[in-house]
Formats: sequence, structure tokens, C-alpha cells
Amino acid sequence: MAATRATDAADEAYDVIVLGAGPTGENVADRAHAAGLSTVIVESELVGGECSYWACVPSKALLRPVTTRSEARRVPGIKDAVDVPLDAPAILAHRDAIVSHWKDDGQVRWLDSAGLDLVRGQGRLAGPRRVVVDGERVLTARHAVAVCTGSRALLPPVPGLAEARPWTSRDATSSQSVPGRLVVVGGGVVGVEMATAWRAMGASVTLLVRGDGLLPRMEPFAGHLVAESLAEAGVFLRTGVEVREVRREAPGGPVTVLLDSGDEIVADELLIATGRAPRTEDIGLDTVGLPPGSWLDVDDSCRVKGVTGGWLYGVGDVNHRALLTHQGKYQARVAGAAIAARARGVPILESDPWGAHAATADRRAVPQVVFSDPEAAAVGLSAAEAEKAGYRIRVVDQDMAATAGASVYAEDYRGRARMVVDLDREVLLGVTFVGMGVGELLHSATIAVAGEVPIERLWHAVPSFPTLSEVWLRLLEAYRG
Ligand SMILES: Cc1cc2nc3c(=O)[nH]c(=O)nc-3n(C[C@H](O)[C@H](O)[C@H](O)COP(=O)(O)OP(=O)(O)OC[C@H]3O[C@@H](n4cnc5c(N)ncnc54)[C@H](O)[C@@H]3O)c2cc1C
Ligand SMILES: NC(=O)c1ccc[n+]([C@@H]2O[C@H](COP(=O)([O-])OP(=O)(O)OC[C@H]3O[C@@H](n4cnc5c(N)ncnc54)[C@H](O)[C@@H]3O)[C@@H](O)[C@H]2O)c1
Repeated sequence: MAATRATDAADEAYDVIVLGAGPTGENVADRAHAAGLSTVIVESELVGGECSYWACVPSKALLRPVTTRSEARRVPGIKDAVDVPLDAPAILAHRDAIVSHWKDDGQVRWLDSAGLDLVRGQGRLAGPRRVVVDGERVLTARHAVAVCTGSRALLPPVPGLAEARPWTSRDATSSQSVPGRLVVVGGGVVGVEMATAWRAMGASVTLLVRGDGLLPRMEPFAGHLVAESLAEAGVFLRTGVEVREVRREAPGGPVTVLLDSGDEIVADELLIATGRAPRTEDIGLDTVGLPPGSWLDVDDSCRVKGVTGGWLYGVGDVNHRALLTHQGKYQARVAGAAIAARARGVPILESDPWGAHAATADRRAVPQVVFSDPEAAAVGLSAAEAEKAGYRIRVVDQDMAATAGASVYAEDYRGRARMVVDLDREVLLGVTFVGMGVGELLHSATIAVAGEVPIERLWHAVPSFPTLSEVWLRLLEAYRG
């Protein structure tokens, strides 16, 4: 199909309009364009989105020195040399460089090279297949509009919180200085990663958690091991606490956090890491019959449910299926293929599980690495999730340290691995690793879970000696007896 592009000044027509140039939007646009559809992408801030400038990339730049030093501290021959404070100014300067000083020229060049049109400004739906940018420029879509506007930090309704101007994930990943005292609220991924980074750079950190542990979406041992290590690093961890009120008397002055226990904590900065909200409150959802401010409810091809004509897609964070860059990009590949197939009039899409037009992995095999110290990495279902879903399971646990690979990797290596086996099919439903370096181990588990590789065949996937991957052999030996 030939790409068609009409550029009437008043009303510009494309095959596909993509709203939001984060990692998801970029990939939807790229897939649609590669399939021969003329495509425009609308961006109100920076091309590259949250991930490139205020999320994945800067946070990992802050964390890399932390885990590197931690590993080296357990390796004879170098450990004494690295037993020094981290050079915070150098880390922050590197972070600034890796986010291109919050300039998107490089990503814009990529859009150009990929043949994609970029319109800068705030896009809003204005009825079916129409998008108005900054209230002026009208774009129309012959085939599809893909909303990829992502998410923002959610502030809980705590009295005084908004007025106290707390840090959100944006401030925590872009701050130019290390706060003396930092209170972090929330024991999820952002809370854990940012407590790890800022503590290692010298801040006094208090981590306030409502529940009884960290990383509640993972196997409980992941949160336990990470909590133990944060405590050893000097983080004050308080579980089972609720923030009742926040006060900051003067801008830039200290902030007081009042807990429901009656305790008060005074700090220089307060980071709120209590989850995300969709960026859909001002994108014209009401003009197509959807409630503004809602997560977009989509089918497995990422097409928004309940929209007449089926032209609207919601891809990435905005659909709340799995708030991760790699899953957003995966959904983008699926949605891009589905948009192209529907534009070609393909009568039946490959929408069965694991088909080309179904983002099945969102439900069965989402991998995630928490870049804490030690790392926590998981894919698929936890034991509790598998039981809740009605599977007949067996859980196999192993000490990551019980391998030659771990003893070579670091002295006193600490970690644990778990696989959750579906007893009826003898395939893996989920795998979790905690320990140094396990982030790079996770993809082996993702292949096993997504591929539904039978245990009897996994037995023939031989891990190299001496690597951390040997834990696979220990897990399989324990299962087979
Ligand atoms: C601190 C932090 C660390 C993270 N670390 C990781 C990690 O290590 N690995 C990982 O996989 N995930 C990580 N995530 C999650 C990851 O950042 C998101 O899943 C990812 O950014 C989602 O991509 P997206 O394209 O859907 O949305 P976004 O990246 O949010 O991009 C949306 C884009 O849409 C634009 N936009 C919004 N509204 C409009 C509009 N009306 N008109 C035009 N443009 C608009 C925005 O400006 C933005 O550029 C992290 C998140 C946080 C907060
Ligand atoms: N390495 C990574 O993959 C990575 C890193 C950072 C963020 N992310 C993604 O970004 C998303 C957002 O992360 P997040 O940590 O903000 O959210 P989250 O959902 O992971 O954790 C939020 C935590 O805050 C708690 N909470 C909610 N309301 C609260 C309140 N009023 N008071 C105290 N605690 C409260 C929740 O119980 C939960 O434990 C996640 O879904 C994650 O997938 C990924």
C-alpha cells in the first residue's frame, strides 16, 4: 500500500496519528510507517518521553555506580580500592549527559530518518479520527489514532501534600543536588530504586511503607532481601505506616511528615512514589464518548473498547496493562501490525494467544528488573498469583549462593531463586531471582515462560559453568528429584 499524505494547511490528513512520542508512540509510528501508512506523531514535551528523560534512563544512570561498587566490594583484589564514597557530582553529571541534558535533538533526528512527521504541541481528540494540536492545527486520520500519552506520578490526597511541593519521580531522577535528608513514601519500584540511589550518594533516607514489605508485586522474598540490604546501607525503613499530613512552612525550607502513629519526621525533601495516573484528563476523550482522566480499556490488539468504528488505540502506560517501557514497545509492535492489517482490510487478524496481533505476553510473561542492590528480577506469575488464578502449582526455591558461579561472582553472594511450575502442563508460570547480576539472567526465564518450554526440554538447556545461570540446574534438579 502506498503511503498517502495530504498537507492542506487547514486540515492535514494522514493514515495514522500517534499522540505522544514516548518509547511506545515512537514504536507505533515506526511500525505503521514501515507498513506503508503515512504517519504523524504529536508531542507536547520531549521526543523520547518519560522513559528517556525522567524515568528508566536517568534512574539507571544513578543506580549503576551503586551496584557496581557493591559488587566490587565483594571481590578480593579490588574491594579495598572501591571502599570509598561515591562521587555524587560525577554521577549527576553522567546522568545529565545520558539524558542529553533534557534535549531531544537526537531522537528527533531518528524520527526524521525513519520518515515520520513530528508536530510539536498538545494534542486533543476532537471527535472521531480528528486531533487538534494546541487548539489550532487540525490533523485527520484515515485509519487510526493511537493514544500513547503515558502516565504521571499520582499524589495521594494527603492534607498539605500538594502545597509542600514534594518530589515526584521527575524530581528524583533529575535533581541537581543530593538532599541532606530525604523521606520516600511508597515501597514499590520507584520508592526502592530511588531510596537506593540517593542513600548511596549520601542522603539520609527514611522509607515509609504502608504495607508490611517492599516490592509487593513480587514474591515476598524479593522485598525481604532488598529491605535487609537497604537497612544495611543505612536506610531507615518503616513499614505499616500511613502519612496523615505534610507541612512545609516556607518554600525551600524543611518539610514535616506527620504519621498516623503521631510521629513526625523532618526532612529536606519528600519523594512521593505511590503509583501512577494516566495522562488522559485533557486529551478530548469526552469528544469520543470516553471518560476523561481514565486508563484506556483496550483489547489484546490495544484497540480501545466501545469506540464506534474501532479506529482508536491506547498503547503503553495509558492502557494500564503493564507500566514498563519494554511492554509498551511490545504493545506498539502488536498494535502497529494490527493497525496495518486492518488498514489493508485483512478479514481475520491473528488474535489468538501469542498471535501477531495479540499482546499475550502482557498477561502471561511480563519481565521486570528492579535495579536495586541486590537486583530483583521476575517474569510471569508469582506463586500467589498462580494460585489465585486457579493453577495447580509446585513452587521450587533455591539459594542463589549454592552455585560455583555465585562463589566466583562475589564473596558472600546472597540471593534466591524461585520457579512456579504448572503441574498439569509441566511448564513454568513464573520465575523470580534476587541477587547481584540477576537482571541479565532474567531473559532466560522470559524465554522459558513465554515459550512454555516443557520442563523435560529445559533439562537439556545446559547452563555454562561457572555462571549464575547454574541456578537453573539447581532448580530443575530440585523439581525432578
Ligand atoms: C522513575 C521511573 C523509573 C522507571 N524505570 C523503568 C525501567 O527501568 N524499565 C522500564 O521498563 N520501565 C521503567 N519505568 C516505566 C517507564 O518509564 C514507562 O513504562 C514508559 O515511559 C511508558 O512509555 P509510554 O511511551 O507509554 O509513555 P511516556 O514515556 O510517558 O511518554 C508519553 C509521551 O506522551 C506525551 N504526551 C502526553 N500527553 C500528550 C498530548 N496531549 N499531546 C502530545 N503529547 C503528549 C508526553 O509528553 C510523553 O512524551 C520507570 C518509570 C519511572 C517513573
Ligand atoms: N525498574 C523498573 O522496571 C521500574 C522502575 C521504576 C518504575 N517502574 C514502573 O513505574 C510504575 C510506577 O512505580 P511506583 O513505584 O510509583 O508504583 P508501584 O505501584 O510500583 O508502587 C507504589 C507503592 O505505593 C504504595 N502506596 C500507594 N498509595 C499509597 C499511599 N497513599 N501511602 C503510602 N503508600 C502508598 C503502594 O502500596 C505501592 O507499594 C510501576 O508500575 C513500575 O512498573 C518500573
